[in-house]
Amino acid sequence: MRIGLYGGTFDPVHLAHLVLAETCREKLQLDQVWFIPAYQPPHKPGRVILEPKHRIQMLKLAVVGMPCFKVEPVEIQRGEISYTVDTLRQLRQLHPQHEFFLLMGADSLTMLHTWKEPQALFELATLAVVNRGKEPAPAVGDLAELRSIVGEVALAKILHLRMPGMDLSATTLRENVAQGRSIRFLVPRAVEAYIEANHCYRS
Ligand SMILES: Nc1ncnc2c1ncn2[C@@H]1O[C@H](COP(=O)(O)OP(=O)(O)OP(=O)(O)O)[C@@H](O)[C@H]1O
Ligand SMILES: O=C(O)c1ccc[n+]([C@@H]2O[C@H](COP(=O)([O-])O)[C@@H](O)[C@H]2O)c1
Repeated sequence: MRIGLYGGTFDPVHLAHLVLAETCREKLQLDQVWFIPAYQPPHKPGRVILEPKHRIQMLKLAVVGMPCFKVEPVEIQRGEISYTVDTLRQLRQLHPQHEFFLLMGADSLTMLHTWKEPQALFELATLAVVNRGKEPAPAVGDLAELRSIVGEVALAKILHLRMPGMDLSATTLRENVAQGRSIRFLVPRAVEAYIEANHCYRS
């Protein structure tokens, strides 16, 4: 099967995450998209992150009715800093029959040179990058450091996809909840209800 691997903190999952996943599913003809919540995202040290059980539960609620969207808790189970290269190696070993696509927003691509073993990421999966907000694809200059590590040939293999630009981040959602503002229509209704019922993100 063709599988999209979509890692994130998902604190909480929001509609732009789902639109990104659906855009990739459709345009790359993926059989499944696996949402992989990070236990400890490498670039957010010291950030207070909601307990994994809540982030997983919200993801599960968000994908109800989409049988091709799954929640893959492999990074939560590892319980260490969630390096994507480790996850790709583990999933490739567990599922050698699948073809993997690593899905991410454009902001992640511009930071990829700072990730663990960027070169190996390109060997383990096909990268698919989607615009974040209305920004065009990252400019050539933005990827200079990545190019110097992985080379031009690897960069040329990146698939660039477009989704409707959504100016939405989990940070804004958490702030809205903390300040008593509405998040209606920014997350699935069931996720909003979960946040309310469990008093998540209250200041
Ligand atoms: N609005 C968006 N449009 C496109 N991609 C997005 C958007 N929000 C998040 N992503 C992508 O989803 C992935 C996971 O993002 P993450 O879970 O960190 O969400 P976030 O909204 O950026 O969170 P936070 O605000 O807490 O940093 C990243 O690859 C990121 O680029
Ligand atoms: O492997 C790395 O070095 C690495 C560095 C930064 C981020 N990531 C992954 O990228 C995904 C999105 O990260 P974030 O911080 O935007 O939620 C998430 O799955 C992280 O584990 C991975």
